[in-house]
Amino acid sequence: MTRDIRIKMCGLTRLKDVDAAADAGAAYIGLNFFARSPRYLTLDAAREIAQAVPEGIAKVSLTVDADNATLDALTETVPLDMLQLHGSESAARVVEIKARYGLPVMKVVGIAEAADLTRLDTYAQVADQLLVDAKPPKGADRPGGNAVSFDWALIAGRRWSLPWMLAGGLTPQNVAEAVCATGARQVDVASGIEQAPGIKDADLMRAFVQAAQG
Ligand SMILES: O=C(O)c1ccccc1N[C@@H]1O[C@H](COP(=O)(O)O)[C@@H](O)[C@H]1O
Repeated sequence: MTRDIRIKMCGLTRLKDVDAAADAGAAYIGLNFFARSPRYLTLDAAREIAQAVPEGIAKVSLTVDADNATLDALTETVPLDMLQLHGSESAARVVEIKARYGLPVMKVVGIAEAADLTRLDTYAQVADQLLVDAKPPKGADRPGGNAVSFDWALIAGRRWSLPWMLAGGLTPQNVAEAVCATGARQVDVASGIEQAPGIKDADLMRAFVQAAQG
């Protein structure tokens, strides 16, 4: 029996990645606007990729503590279905962004230890989805996309009143175990489906979906 797991493939940088993600069965694709990422896209490149995404696959922007001017330009240029906030945006900022852009917001919380879990409850009050990711390692120059996992036992059996995704170091090799350990119904992956930073691999994308869905 297969598992009904929805998959977000994050950090697509080429038009052919869209076809590969759609063929593999992605439910969401992520467009990365964090300048220090190897997956960073200019607005024009992001618009071209977003316009190629088939109906039914949600297009998600990834930003880190973006100001209104940045988000204004982004939402005016790129057709989007959801905003992923991957920085230290406050709960009040989440509320403000939801109201200003009228798009669902997915707030990311980085987890390294049990004490980090309380932030999930805070954001569950205001966000439309939660993304439970690993905290970046010390010295990392980006807050995500570091191919690092956290201890999945920390959230085993935890449920929130809104949809949530598991992220952080997921690969075709470990995603089935991650899903079983956490009960996640949605997962997000960037590095684990790449042949090089920022370069997705169609075979890995297919293998990831097959492993996640069982
Ligand atoms: O992918 C990036 O480069 C990135 C940069 C800044 C913030 C977040 C980023 N990616 C997100 O991080 C998670 C985990 O990535 P990985 O699978 O461990 O590589 C991923 O869900 C992206 O949404």
